[in-house]
Amino acid sequence: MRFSKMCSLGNDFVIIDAVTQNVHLRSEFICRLANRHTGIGFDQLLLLEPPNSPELDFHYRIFNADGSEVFQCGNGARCLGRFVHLKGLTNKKNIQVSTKTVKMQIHLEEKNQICVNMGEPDFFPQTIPFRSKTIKKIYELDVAEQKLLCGIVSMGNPHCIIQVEKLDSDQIKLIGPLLGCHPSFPEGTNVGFMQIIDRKHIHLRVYERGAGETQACGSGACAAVSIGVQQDLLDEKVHVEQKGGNLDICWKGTGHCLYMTGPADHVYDGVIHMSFKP
Ligand SMILES: N[C@@H](CCC[C@H](N)C(=O)O)C(=O)O
Repeated sequence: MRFSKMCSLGNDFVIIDAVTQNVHLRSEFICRLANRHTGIGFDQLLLLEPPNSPELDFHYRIFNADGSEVFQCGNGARCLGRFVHLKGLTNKKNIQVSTKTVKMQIHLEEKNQICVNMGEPDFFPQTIPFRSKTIKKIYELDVAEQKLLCGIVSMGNPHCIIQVEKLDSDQIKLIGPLLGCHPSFPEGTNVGFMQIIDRKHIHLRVYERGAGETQACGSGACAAVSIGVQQDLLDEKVHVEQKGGNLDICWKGTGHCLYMTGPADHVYDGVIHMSFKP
């Protein structure tokens, strides 16, 4: 089975083409492949599939390093856009893709930049999913004997955003996993720690569901900016700095789609032998 290793701002992926290959992957197998010592190593595995409706070019499935299947991956969408071109699966510069929960338009720009229309952020508790009877801009959650103020949003996957004075590794290591499996989130959540530098510039670290802290998270950057705009802390165009590099996010507010722009890189191609038992 052929695969490509790709990365976007240090968030790394294995992409497998299930359009031209016959592929069946079990969750335990994905988890083993994700092992950085005895497998290939990646934060997410993306499975490219044929479109399930005529207006789309491709469908894709997303698996976290722990083998769990999820339904949004922003950095992955940009890598997917680069991948389908590299492999000659399309020559379109505007590519329409879907996951189980979202449709996205991927636009290949100049100089390795890729812009993705991520759709509109969704703050409704039921769609996130988040256990709350009312919709609020700020929720208070009890974690590690602290009351944390959080913004909560779905970008097709759940995100909980905490605004912090400074990014503190100890706090991220403690709060990330606890909030990630807080009982208010029946499907778990990604946890973003956002330091606002000014209205156009934030620093962000994300403790991802199913993968731990990553070098960068695309949907996390979109989520943080949408929460910042919703709370009138940020302007509509925001530069997001993460450990692995930078993204530009643009969201004009309710009724508008959110756009994410950044790079996507091909690292190498390989073959997984089906006898592989790590
Ligand atoms: N790194 C991704 C998000 C991947 C999925 C996430 N861990 C989840 O479980 O929802 C991105 O760039 O968006």
